[in-house]
Amino acid sequence: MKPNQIIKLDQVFQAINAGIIVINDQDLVCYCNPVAAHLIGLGMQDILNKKITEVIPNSELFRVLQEEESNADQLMIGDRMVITSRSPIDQDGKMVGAVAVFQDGSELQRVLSRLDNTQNSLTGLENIFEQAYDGVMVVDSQGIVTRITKTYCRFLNIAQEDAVGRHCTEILPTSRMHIVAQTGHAEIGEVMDINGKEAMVMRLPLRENGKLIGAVGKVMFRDVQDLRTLAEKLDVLENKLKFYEKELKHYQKFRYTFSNIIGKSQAILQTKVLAEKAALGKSTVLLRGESGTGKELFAHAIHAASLRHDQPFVRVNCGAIPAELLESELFGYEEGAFTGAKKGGKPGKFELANKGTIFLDEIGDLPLGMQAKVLRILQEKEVERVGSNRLQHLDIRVIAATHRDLEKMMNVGEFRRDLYYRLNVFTVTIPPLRERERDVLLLSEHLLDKFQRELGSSVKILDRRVAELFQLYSWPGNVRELQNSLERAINVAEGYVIHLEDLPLYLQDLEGRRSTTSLQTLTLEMADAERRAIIKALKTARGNKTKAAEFLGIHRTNLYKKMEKYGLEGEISDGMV
Ligand SMILES: Nc1ncnc2c1ncn2[C@@H]1O[C@H](COP(=O)(O)OP(=O)(O)OP(=O)(O)O)[C@@H](O)[C@H]1O
Repeated sequence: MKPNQIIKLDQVFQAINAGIIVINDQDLVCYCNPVAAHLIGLGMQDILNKKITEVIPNSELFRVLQEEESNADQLMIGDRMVITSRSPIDQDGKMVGAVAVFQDGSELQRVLSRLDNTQNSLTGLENIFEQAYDGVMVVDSQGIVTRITKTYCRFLNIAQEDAVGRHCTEILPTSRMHIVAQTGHAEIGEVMDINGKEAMVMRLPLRENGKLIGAVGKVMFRDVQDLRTLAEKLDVLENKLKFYEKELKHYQKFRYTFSNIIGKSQAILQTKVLAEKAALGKSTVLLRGESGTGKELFAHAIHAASLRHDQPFVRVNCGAIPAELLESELFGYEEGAFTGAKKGGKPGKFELANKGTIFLDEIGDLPLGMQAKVLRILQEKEVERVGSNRLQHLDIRVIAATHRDLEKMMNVGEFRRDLYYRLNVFTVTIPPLRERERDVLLLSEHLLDKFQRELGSSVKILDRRVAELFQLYSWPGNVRELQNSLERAINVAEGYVIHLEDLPLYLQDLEGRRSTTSLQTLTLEMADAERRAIIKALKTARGNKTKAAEFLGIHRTNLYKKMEKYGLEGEISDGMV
């Protein structure tokens, strides 16, 4: 070899993108190009004239020299994988050295590992495809089956190897997979006949880079009956849900309207007119009146006649909830707010009443601490659940009620002045029953009817003495007391009529005392006589009041007054008189 020729060859070796290393017959490196030095990771001075095993400890190059045979291999140099090809150098039949050409294999290694991953995913997908509980079939754009699950094959009664490669209609005449593969229009939830059974299927077109390449079909329900059963179950659940929703609405809805408030006395009629006015406005309403006068009834009726009537009506009995629970009942709480807090938290009554009406019954029983919190909500119109820092805006109307003397409570510091003024905007005071004398019999009649419907009682009317006693009694417990007395009486009464003996003992005693008090007896006897005379006159005059007044020798307006007093208006033929 001429020197200038060596230089040229060396230039080639320098330029080549592969490592080249040459050893002589002493195993010493006599040539190494820059790529090889870079892959080995040493400088030229540490490579040239060094034993090859010092440079690359696991080199096999000297073996090629000994065995005089070429080979190719993968080799680790440091942490790098290289692919090497080794050959002995023969000069005139004598081995003078060996050359190794090697290339960085890490890129190749990365490609191989990606291939490996792809292979694994493919195997995984194939397994999933095979394990699919329902039948799945894939066709190409011509409708030729390329894949089909074993389950589907069993369902179609065909061997998997017989199915693949055939046109879908050959294995299932009703198949439309080839059509979907052509049109590209998915068909979902179609019922098809598969071997005499109705199954529900879906067929989806397959696209690659926007081009249709086939279709995949899946049996959703092998038997439409399965679907029907499922639909029936869903139906039952939906009905249940509707029922509970209705119940909830009913619970949150008003139960009474103004027409449920019985009474024709001036006092109650005026109160109703005032309450109807309150209903049409937006202001807070404060219902006052003795216990049992019908405050709750009025609260329902006001909500029912208001613009919010189709929104919730939520009642809170401020006196019945233990103080320690009041806060979470009124404002709700977040999950984990305290030990025992329900999962998911719980909305408070204010939140439940949003957009509707909240009825704060027995507001006078609200503890002082809570009064401040309730006041804040009424002022800010925002509520924050216990354990939360999120404020919720509220749009609520407030109706409050109490039988207590709030002014007196305020003066002794039991009721907050600011809350009092916030509530006392539109006050409706419900008169006690003793001021509605003529309503007692009307209410009794109404309540007896109600009991007859609810309890199936046969009792219908009051004995004359009972009716008299009812009209004269002061009813400190108001309508509730009347209601309770009648309920007790119908349980005791044996026939159609309620007698004195059927009344609670305290009322019987009262009647006993009344009969022995001569002055009272005289008044009552006179009233009784007057009442009877009026009834007789009205009957004789066949209801004509002018004539009846003439018979009695009194003025017509006087007759009206007396009829109102004895509750005879419109009830002259009623069993009660
Ligand atoms: N005018 C009325 N017509 C028909 N029923 C009435 C009337 N007033 C009261 N009632 C009945 O009397 C009972 C007591 O009424 P309600 O509970 O509304 O009274 P309240 O004033 O809210 O009592 P409390 O202050 O003790 O809570 C209820 O069963 C109610 O339906």
